[in-house]
Parts: sequence; structure tokens; C-alpha cells
Amino acid sequence: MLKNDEWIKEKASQGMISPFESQQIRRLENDLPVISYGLSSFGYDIRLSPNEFRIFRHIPGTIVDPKNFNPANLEPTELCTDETGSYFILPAHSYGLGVALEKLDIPDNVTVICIGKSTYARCGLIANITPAEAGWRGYLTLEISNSSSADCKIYANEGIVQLVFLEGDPCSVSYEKRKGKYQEQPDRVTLARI
Ligand SMILES: Nc1ccn([C@H]2C[C@H](O)[C@@H](COP(=O)(O)OP(=O)(O)OP(=O)(O)O)O2)c(=O)n1
Repeated sequence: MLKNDEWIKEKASQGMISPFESQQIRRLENDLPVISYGLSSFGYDIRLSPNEFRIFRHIPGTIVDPKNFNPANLEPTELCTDETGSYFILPAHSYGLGVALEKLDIPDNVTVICIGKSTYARCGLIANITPAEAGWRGYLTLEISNSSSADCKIYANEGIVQLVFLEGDPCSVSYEKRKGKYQEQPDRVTLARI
């Protein structure tokens, strides 16, 4: 079943989402507006970490191979950000990888689905829809494409994707039990592994 705000709050107090905001934040203390983050009715909007954002680049003669990922196909973070680290620029028709600011610890009977936020969707950004599995822990790597013909700003420390939580019967083999390869992801972009 899809879980509500009360359930999310309760699980967050047990460590499911950290740091956690128990309400939707739309403005900072200085009254500046932000792309919203925090608890919503049936989900939780996580923030984009300022730590790292990597953008794919085409190098003639190379191919991105999920079984043998070559980091040379990514621009260094410095080329994607401003000097204050408060935002990243995702150029038109390009694809980038960021990392979540919050650490997650998913219960063994829950699957999480990451979906895009409407404000960014209206600017041409598509968040790749991906699951975070039962028993997984770490910082999500976030996969964003800019499908528009204009470059787009993506704000660090502000909302980036919404998580929805689906609870089921307990599974017999969790991500932890099967020793999944992306367990305990650090707060940096984690590239495709085999
Ligand atoms: N936006 C997302 C979504 C999920 N994850 C993490 C949490 C998931 O539980 C885990 C998924 O890992 P898998 O090992 O299941 O990934 P694949 O199914 O793609 O693995 P494989 O290449 O073995 O098919 O990645 C992430 O970092 N960022």
C-alpha cells in the first residue's frame, strides 16, 4: 500500500530518511523561495547535494558501456557548477548524475520509487524513474536528463525528486541479504557497476 505522511514521519524517526523535514519547505528563513522539499501527503521530496554533479560528454570513438563504465565520458564537477556551489547547469539535450543530500535506510518490507518534480518537469528536466529496494541503505545517485533545447539550472540543497513508499508483505531476500552491489552508497555520484 502507498504510505502517508504519518507513516513516513514515524519511519524517519527510526532512521529511514536523514536529515528529515517534517513539513514541506517552500521558503527559507530569509524568506527566499526554494524548489520545495520535505514531507508531503503521500511522499517525501529529497534535496540535491551540493557535493557533486557530473554531465555526460561525447568523446569520438568511445561508447558508454554499462559493463565497463569509463569516467572519461563525464565532465568534471567544476565545469558544471558556479563558484558558490549553489547550482549546476545541465546543458540542452544532455544527461547528468547527481547525488541526494539525505541518507536513506529502506525497511525490508518497503520499495521506494523516485519520481520527478513538476516544477523541473515544466522546464524540460526528466528524473529517471528508478526503485530503491527493500533493505537498501545510502545516498541515492540521481539521474536527470534535460530534454529541452535550452540549458537549465538545477539548484543544490533544494528539492529534486519525490520518493513514494510502497509497503508490502515482508520479502524473503532483501537488498541487504542478497549483498546488492550499490549497498551503502556514499554521498558522491556512484557510477554504473557490474
Ligand atoms: N535513483 C536511484 C535509484 C536507486 N538507487 C540505488 C538503490 C537501489 O536499491 C539500487 C538498485 O541497485 P540494483 O543492484 O538493483 O541495480 P540494477 O537492478 O540496475 O542492477 P543490475 O545491474 O545488477 O541489473 O540503487 C540509486 O542509487 N539511485
